[in-house]
Amino acid sequence: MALSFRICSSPLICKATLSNADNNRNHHHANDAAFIRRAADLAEMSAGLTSPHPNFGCVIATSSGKVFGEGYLYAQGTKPAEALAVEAAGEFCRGSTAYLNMEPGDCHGDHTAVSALVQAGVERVVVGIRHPLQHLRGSAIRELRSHGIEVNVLGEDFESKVLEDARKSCLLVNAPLIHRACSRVPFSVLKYAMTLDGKIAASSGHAAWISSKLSRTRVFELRGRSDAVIVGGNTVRQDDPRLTARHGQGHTPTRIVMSQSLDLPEKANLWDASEVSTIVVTQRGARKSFQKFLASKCVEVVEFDMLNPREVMEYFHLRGYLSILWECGGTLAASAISSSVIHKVVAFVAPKIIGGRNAPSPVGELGMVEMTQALNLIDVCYEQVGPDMLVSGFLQPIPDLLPVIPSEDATFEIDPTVNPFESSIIFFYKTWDLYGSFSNFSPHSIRMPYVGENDDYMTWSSVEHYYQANKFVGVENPMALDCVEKIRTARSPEEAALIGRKTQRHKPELVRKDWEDVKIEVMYMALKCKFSTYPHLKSMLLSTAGSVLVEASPHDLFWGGGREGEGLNYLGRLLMQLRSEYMGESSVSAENTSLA
Ligand SMILES: NC(=O)C1=CN([C@@H]2O[C@H](COP(=O)(O)OP(=O)(O)OC[C@H]3O[C@@H](n4cnc5c(N)ncnc54)[C@H](OP(=O)(O)O)[C@@H]3O)[C@@H](O)[C@H]2O)C=CC1
Ligand SMILES: Nc1c(N[C@@H]2O[C@H](COP(=O)(O)O)[C@@H](O)[C@H]2O)[nH]c(=O)[nH]c1=O
Repeated sequence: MALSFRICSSPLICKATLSNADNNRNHHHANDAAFIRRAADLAEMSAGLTSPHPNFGCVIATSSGKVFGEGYLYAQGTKPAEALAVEAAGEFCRGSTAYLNMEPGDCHGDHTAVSALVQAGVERVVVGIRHPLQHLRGSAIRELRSHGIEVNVLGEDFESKVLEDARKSCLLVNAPLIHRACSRVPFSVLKYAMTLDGKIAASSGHAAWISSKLSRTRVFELRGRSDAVIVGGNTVRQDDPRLTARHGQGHTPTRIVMSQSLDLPEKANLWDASEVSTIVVTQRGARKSFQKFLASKCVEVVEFDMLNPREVMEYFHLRGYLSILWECGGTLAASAISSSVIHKVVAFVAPKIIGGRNAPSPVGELGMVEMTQALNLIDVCYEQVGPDMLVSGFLQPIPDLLPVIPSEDATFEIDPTVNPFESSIIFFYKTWDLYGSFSNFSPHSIRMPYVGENDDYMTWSSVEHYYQANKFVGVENPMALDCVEKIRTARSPEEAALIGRKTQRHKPELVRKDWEDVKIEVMYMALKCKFSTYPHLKSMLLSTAGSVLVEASPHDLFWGGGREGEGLNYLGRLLMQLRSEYMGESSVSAENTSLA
């Protein structure tokens, strides 16, 4: 635009040039937005089937609006959306644009999605949102760009109202995964059916059927998209529900019953676990005899010291559940809303009136006394379903994608009251941070021989001392040996790092030839030694289960996460690897104990 101003002599012509450019840009934005929304719709087609994988859709088109191919990920382990769309478009891919609702999550060395686009000759890729998981975020985009493909990410490379709406549809499709990445509880939807006078059952407790058959089919679909459906003990007593997805497709969610008393009937549809599993969560010590009875029916019972919705949701988050549908009555619904675990509400309103002073309503006591305290839903949608009205909206916004790794300056400015446990990414960097002991500079000495040698164990004041010294080990040069000793006796990890880095930069001939090949292994051995030597560090590492660990170094793009998540975060990765090894060991030893 600036260019057109400079080359124009007449202001009138300038105006015309500008508005043409604007028109052009708006036209492109409209096309981009429409195709991204289409990609999101395609992704939506397999919602529930791909879990815990995200939902991916891909459209291959020209920027002028001609579609050549489409695809979506059908289920975990099947062909990626991008590969399917490329197959459908065939030779028309060359020079085309690929629209993806989300950045591909090429991981574990699988680059099928990116390779398909690169090999097909796609010229431009428009991405709705980056991958929500920090360790995958940005890597496919970088990879595509490294092959000379133009990649535009909505909200980053260009913004407009129409593109923002398209981006929102991408956030919606993968809301459960985004929640998983940003919080410690699964994405929870509270669903209920009520009469026009706000009752979910008659005064007698009779509740079948308030909503129409068409609405109930929608409920089956909702169940099919959820990892679990949850009800309270009283709904089991009153309704004897089945909670299955009976629309003929999709997967069947686990059924969860929350009951403090375990005063539940012996005969109940939910105890038939032959096709769908049921988990009962209860207060520790509740009715042991009934727990035994449930176990005999293959119903799993999980006891909690404090049975409340937040504890229960955190537990299922750790078990890998991404999305939960709450189909309980008002008592548990109120408790769940108060605990801030409900993100979305889906209400079917039937044009019926039942009356009754004691007839239950969808949400029980929230302790609010003034209408100004009412919770306002956001992004509300209204839809007629047969005779009913479906009203849905969010109690909590879908979190925007993960916060970028704070820069060093920003780290100091971060609110000290922020509880890192609220986030599923744990950043560590400075040794005085909450998780500062994960840093290589933490003052935990280790006893290790040089890598590749089994004798001559010696004490290294920190992992950093050991790591830096290993750069020069085995090099037949007295200066290298001298450097190792200088690093080993350095008075602080900072000093050790300074000597190691300086020597590496100024005297590269002193660095062992295989350093690039062995440095990860060196670091891993040192970390393993450190966490095995100090049991409290091991416990701290295990306490982070379920969280992504990121070394928030803004400078080190290999060991750290970088300023904006562009770093490879190898230190965080190694710690997560170590953590999963320890977790494997503890589950094996738990199994052995229970077998014994
Ligand atoms: N129209 C609709 O959409 C629906 C209607 N209904 C109707 O609602 C009525 C039941 O409502 P309601 O009694 O509210 O049933 P709930 O499903 O809310 O069950 C409440 C029970 O949940 C258990 N519970 C466990 N932990 C907690 C906790 N922290 N906070 C609260 N409850 C907890 C307790 O079970 P325990 O007592 O076993 O310890 C409690 O009695 C029935 O008539 C049913 O037909 C129910 C669901 C949907
Ligand atoms: N009454 C009512 C609902 N009630 C919910 O559905 C459960 C019964 O599920 P199932 O046994 O699988 O058919 C019941 O326990 C309660 O959670 N849902 C609705 O969509 N509309 C209705 O009118």
